Amino acid sequence: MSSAIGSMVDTAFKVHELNLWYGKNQALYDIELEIAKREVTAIIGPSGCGKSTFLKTLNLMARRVPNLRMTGEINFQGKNLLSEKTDLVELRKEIGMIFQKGNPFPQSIYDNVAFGPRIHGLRNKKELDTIVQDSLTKAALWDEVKDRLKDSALALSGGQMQRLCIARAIATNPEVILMDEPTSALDPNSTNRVEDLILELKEKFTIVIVTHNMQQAARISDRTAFFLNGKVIETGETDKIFSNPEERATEEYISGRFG
Ligand SMILES: Nc1ncnc2c1ncn2[C@@H]1O[C@H](COP(=O)(O)OP(=O)(O)OP(=O)(O)O)[C@@H](O)[C@H]1O
Repeated sequence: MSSAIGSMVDTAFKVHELNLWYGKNQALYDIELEIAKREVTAIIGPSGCGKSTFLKTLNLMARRVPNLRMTGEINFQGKNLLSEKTDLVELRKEIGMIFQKGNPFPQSIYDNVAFGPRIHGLRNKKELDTIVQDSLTKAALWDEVKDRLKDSALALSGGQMQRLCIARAIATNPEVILMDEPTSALDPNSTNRVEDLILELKEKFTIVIVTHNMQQAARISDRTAFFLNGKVIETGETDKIFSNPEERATEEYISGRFG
């Protein structure tokens, strides 16, 4: 199987022979994967197959877990993140992350979005105002919150919180946004809004999304990687994976026969 997902133009990540252990338990095996820039890549597979673990390797968040060990290469912006000393603050500026539940800080809407730029030293109020407005606009939230930017972010609805977290992630103008089941806690209406947003965001950002929702993967992703038992079983253009997969396990999973 080729590591390239279909005909790849420009890659954001090249992952090579990535293995990962939690203590003695191996969770990822010889992962070979290229992730295209400015596209949406969906990571699918049954519960426990290593999707979230893989996603968390891409921004080295996995390193926080005690007794975790990784070998191999994750090449990003010309560096192997696993072998070179990586400045995590800088890396997080380039790679934003969205989780299952919107998790805003207990601060105002404004301060949530301004958080990243401030960490990177921006103090100019006018510039911060512009970034906050721009990020909230790109996250399709500005109109709903523009009159209450000083209110607590915790007063927002679940769907609004998730869009706020997206605004917070894009405020540092990252290259990549990682999303771990970003709509699984949302109602259908909020899910649609976030999906529409993802399709808009891919014009500017590389998006990698873990999803259990196969219809979602089919609707919004350009490419899909199917994981099973810690291995990449098949990768390819989403249309092909969903209409004519090469591997039997992929076909069985997407047709709902397990998982
Ligand atoms: N912090 C951890 N410590 C030890 N083992 C872990 C840890 N996190 C995950 N694992 C194990 O690694 C394997 C992969 O888990 P992971 O959460 O990556 O799977 P997943 O495909 O994202 O699952 P789900 O769809 O249920 O979220 C599982 O066997 C899990 O028990």
